[in-house]
Amino acid sequence: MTLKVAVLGTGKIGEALLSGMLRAGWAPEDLLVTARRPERAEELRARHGVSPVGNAEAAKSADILILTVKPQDMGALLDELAPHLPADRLVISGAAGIPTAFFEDRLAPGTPVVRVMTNTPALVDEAMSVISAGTHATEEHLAHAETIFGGVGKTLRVPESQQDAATALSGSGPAYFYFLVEAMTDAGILLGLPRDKAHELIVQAAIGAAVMLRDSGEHPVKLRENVTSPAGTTINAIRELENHGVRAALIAALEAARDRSRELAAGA
Ligand SMILES: NC(=O)C1=CN([C@@H]2O[C@H](COP(=O)(O)OP(=O)(O)OC[C@H]3O[C@@H](n4cnc5c(N)ncnc54)[C@H](OP(=O)(O)O)[C@@H]3O)[C@@H](O)[C@H]2O)C=CC1
Ligand SMILES: O=C(O)[C@@H]1CCC=N1
Repeated sequence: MTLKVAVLGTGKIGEALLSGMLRAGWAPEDLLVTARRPERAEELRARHGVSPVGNAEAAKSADILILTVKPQDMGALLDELAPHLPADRLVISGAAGIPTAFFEDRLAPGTPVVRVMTNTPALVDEAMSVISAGTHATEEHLAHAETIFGGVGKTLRVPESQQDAATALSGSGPAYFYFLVEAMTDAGILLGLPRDKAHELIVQAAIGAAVMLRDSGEHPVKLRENVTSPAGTTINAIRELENHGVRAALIAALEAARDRSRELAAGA
């Protein structure tokens, strides 16, 4: 029997996942979406050929519900769903910070909950999705989450205690790389390059470095040493990065993201 999957709160992440499921071969008639605004619901129908429904309808008809509203909106969504949701449905949360216990406390006793932290490269099937089981989630439930999120990239199981750290690394991770590209493109401007050329050079350097990190099997230190010639150009840049505390700044930045993920649980 084909499972029906509903994406509830289909914004940026929900739509990325939806489009990935369609690319992976899910039939539009097996996918339901919900949105808060009617114009958004119509946009999703027009773009993807899926059926927008209300949250209560999704709770009644879907076997798997993927909740992709903002953490701050999750409590209200669960209040809406709880009266309609049988305990045998799998609930997958895509929200930052919110623990599986938050869902278990608000849904029918025994409801299986899986927590997933994905990221926006789901749009190009290069997501990293980090998956943890709640109290009642079985191997079969985790496998369902892996099938869905595996369609848009890699998946990794972690204990739920590591989810806030994973959110800081891979959930938010793409933003750090975009920030670096933006800053290095500005450096290109300072060095006299036209912006479009500076952008192209840095983006290709990023892609080349990313593929080597993934495929060469070499440690990042070795890859960096291979670029860093004695008395050459690269070591001058590395000295400046160290002088400006970039390594410490990155450690502090990711720690702050981890802390914010913890706070989101308290604010939900
Ligand atoms: N953006 C990212 O890179 C990542 C985000 N996440 C997590 O994914 C979740 C979504 O983030 P993102 O996609 O960026 O946010 P968006 O705001 O783009 O998406 C959330 C959507 O939920 C809708 N919504 C809110 N309440 C309801 C409701 N009761 N019923 C139906 N729809 C509702 C919103 O409607 P409206 O348009 O009216 O506001 C919005 O379209 C968050 O929990 C975030 O922590 C996880 C990993 C990465
Ligand atoms: O910034 C955020 O809260 C979300 C979660 C991870 C990435 N974006």
